[in-house]
Amino acid sequence: MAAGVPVNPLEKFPGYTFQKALGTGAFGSVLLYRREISSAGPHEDVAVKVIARDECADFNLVSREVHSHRQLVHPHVIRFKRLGLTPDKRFLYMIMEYADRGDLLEYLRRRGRFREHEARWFFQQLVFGLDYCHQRGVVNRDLKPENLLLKRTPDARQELTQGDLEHPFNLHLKIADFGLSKEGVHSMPKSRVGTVTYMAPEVLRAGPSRRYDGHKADIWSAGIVLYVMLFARAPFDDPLATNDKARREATMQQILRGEWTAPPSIPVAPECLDLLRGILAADPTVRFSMPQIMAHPWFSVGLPPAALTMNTVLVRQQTAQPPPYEQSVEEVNSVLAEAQRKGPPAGACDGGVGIGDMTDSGFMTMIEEELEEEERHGNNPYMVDPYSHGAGPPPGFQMQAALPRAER
Ligand SMILES: Nc1ncnc2c1ncn2[C@@H]1O[C@H](COP(=O)(O)OP(=O)(O)OP(=O)(O)O)[C@@H](O)[C@H]1O
Repeated sequence: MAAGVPVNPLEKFPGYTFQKALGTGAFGSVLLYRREISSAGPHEDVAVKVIARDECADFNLVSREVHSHRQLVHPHVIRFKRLGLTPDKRFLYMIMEYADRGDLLEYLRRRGRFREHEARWFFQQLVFGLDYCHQRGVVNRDLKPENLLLKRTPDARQELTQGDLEHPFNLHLKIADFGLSKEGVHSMPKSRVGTVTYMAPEVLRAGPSRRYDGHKADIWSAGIVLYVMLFARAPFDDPLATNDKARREATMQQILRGEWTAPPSIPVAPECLDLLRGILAADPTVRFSMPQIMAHPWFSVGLPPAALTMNTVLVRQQTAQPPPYEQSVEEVNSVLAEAQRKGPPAGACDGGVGIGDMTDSGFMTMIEEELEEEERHGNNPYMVDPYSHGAGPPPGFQMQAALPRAER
C-alpha cells in the first residue's frame, strides 16, 4: 500500500465493500472493491486506484491519464468508470474494470514461455486493443507486460470445474495504465517516456528538436512484448552486466544499434520471425504499421475476416454516438479542478516513487517534462541517473533472467 493511503478509503460510500489491496504503482495504490449494482443482488468487482492529493500527485499526469482512458471503450482496454474525491478530500480515486487474473508478466512467470499459438492469441488481442486506442487518437507510450492485465472470459467462469482455467484461451488481455499516454494533437510526442526495455530506438534519441511518432513507438513495444512471450527473455538486454545501471546502458546501446536475434534453441515459424523483423525494425519509417501487422499471415491465423474491420466500425459508431460513459466530462473536470485546489495534505510520501524513479522492470520511466528540463540545462537526458532522486536501487534488486520485476 502506498504511504498514507488508508486501508479502506471508500468506507463511507454506500454500496462499496473493500475486498483487498491489489498493488502499488508509481502514483498510488490499487484496491479491489465489490460494488452493488442493485441492493437486490447483482454486484461487480471494480479496481479502485487511489492517489494522495498531496505533493506526490502530479496532476498533469493524472489528468492526462483520466482524459485518455475515459474515452476508450473496447474489449481489450480496461474500462475507466469514474473519478472522485474521498469524502475527506484527501484522496483522488479512479474506479476501473477489474481484471481478475493479474498481469501478463506474472502469468508468464507462472507458466513459462508461451507456445506460438498462445503468444499469437495474446498478441492479436494486444494489437486490436492498441489499434483501437490509436484510432481514437490515444498513444499509450508505456506498453509492457506489467500493464497488460488478464481477465477470465465469461465462459471460463461458467466452467469452473472444467479443464485448465488458466489456459491462455480462457483469458482476455486488456491494456491498462494510460498514465503516460497522449491524445490527439500531441500524437507526435517529442519526448522520451516509457520503460527502457520496451522503448523504441527513436524514443531513446528523441529530444525537443527530435520528435517521434508515438504510434510507431507503441508498435515497437508491442513487438517486444511478442518477443518476450515467445522466448521468455527480452531481445535487448545484457544479463551479465555487473550492475543495474550498466545493464540499462548496455540495453539502450543494443536498442540503438537495433541488433537482435531469436534464440536458436527455441524454433518458431519463419512467418513469425518475419513479423518480428517487420515490427522490430529500428527505422520507424520502414517498421510495420497496424494494417501491415493485421494483414500478416502469422497474425491473421484463426481470425474471422470481420475481426479486421471491427475497430474501424466501432470507432465510427462511437464517434457518431458516444458510448455510455458513467460520468460526464464536466463532472470529471470538476473533480480534477477541486483536486488541484489547495486542500488537506494526505500525509508524507515516503514511497520515494516520484518521477524518474525505478519502475517494475528496474529501469527508469522517463517523464517528458523532466527530460526537457534536463536538456534545457545542457544535459543529455539519455544519461539521466535513475538514482539521482535519492531512491537508490531497490534493496536486493536483482534482475531475474529475462522478466524482471523489482520488489517495491
Ligand atoms: N484494473 C485492474 N485490475 C486488476 N489489477 C489492477 C488493475 N489496475 C492495476 N492493477 C494492479 O495494481 C497494481 C498497481 O497498478 P498501477 O497501475 O498503479 O501501477 P503499475 O502499472 O504497477 O505501475 P506504474 O503506474 O508505476 O506504471 C499492479 O500490480 C496492477 O497489476
